[in-house]
Amino acid sequence: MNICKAKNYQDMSRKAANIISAQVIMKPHCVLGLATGSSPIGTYKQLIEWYNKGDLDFARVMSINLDEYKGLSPENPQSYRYFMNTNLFDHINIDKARTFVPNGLEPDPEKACAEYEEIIRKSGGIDLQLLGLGRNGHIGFNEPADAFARETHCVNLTESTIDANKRFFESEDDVPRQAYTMGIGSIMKARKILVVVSGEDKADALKATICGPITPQVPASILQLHNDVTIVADEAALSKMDI
Ligand SMILES: O=P(O)(O)OC[C@H]1O[C@](O)(CO)[C@@H](O)[C@@H]1O
Repeated sequence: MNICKAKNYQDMSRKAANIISAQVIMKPHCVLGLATGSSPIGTYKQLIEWYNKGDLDFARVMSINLDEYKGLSPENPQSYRYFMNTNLFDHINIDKARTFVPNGLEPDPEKACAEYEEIIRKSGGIDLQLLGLGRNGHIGFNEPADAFARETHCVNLTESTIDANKRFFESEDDVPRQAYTMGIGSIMKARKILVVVSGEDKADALKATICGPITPQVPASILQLHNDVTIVADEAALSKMDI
């Protein structure tokens, strides 16, 4: 694992955006695996800034997002499709028809997940997967569990994740209890993985991810087995480690 120490959230975001830019410049028709949550917002802002300066062209890029709340429509401001449109896609020249997020409105989990795996398979594989890290070590919505889930599946969100994400909803009761997420197997197939981590509340999860045993109780710990992972973390997130 390549650990890159950033001073703060802004520095982390710029470093991560540099890595994504390099990917897009080197392979203009690349497949980007994208993430939601507060961790990547600064990275997306930076990419938009460089796009506006004429440094980046997303016309041939395809994107595949990690996850979506089950039951939320693309127009729902809390949906991850809405998040991606407003935080990135609406501001760059990506072809929206080539941006994919699991279909939160598909009530049949088997159908929703099989369709999404087919999209990943047909894409030819994700070149660079961007990830945030949950406070409990989750990646995508792969929550701590007894076994690693391989493919896209439907999950019941844990109390910790519902608590962490309630800030985006009017009340905790409005947070959906289920989501569709790419599995650990789908994530691990990406050619390169980039993880952005900021803040002291992630320090324990980050330490367990990097130094702990590989266990489905800390889903991100599986990344130790991937051969091309870069973690860009700020000083606060690295505060429990000697790095
Ligand atoms: O970046 P945040 O908001 O701390 O969330 C961490 C992770 O949890 C999620 O919100 C759930 O998948 C991801 O989107 C994110 O990468």
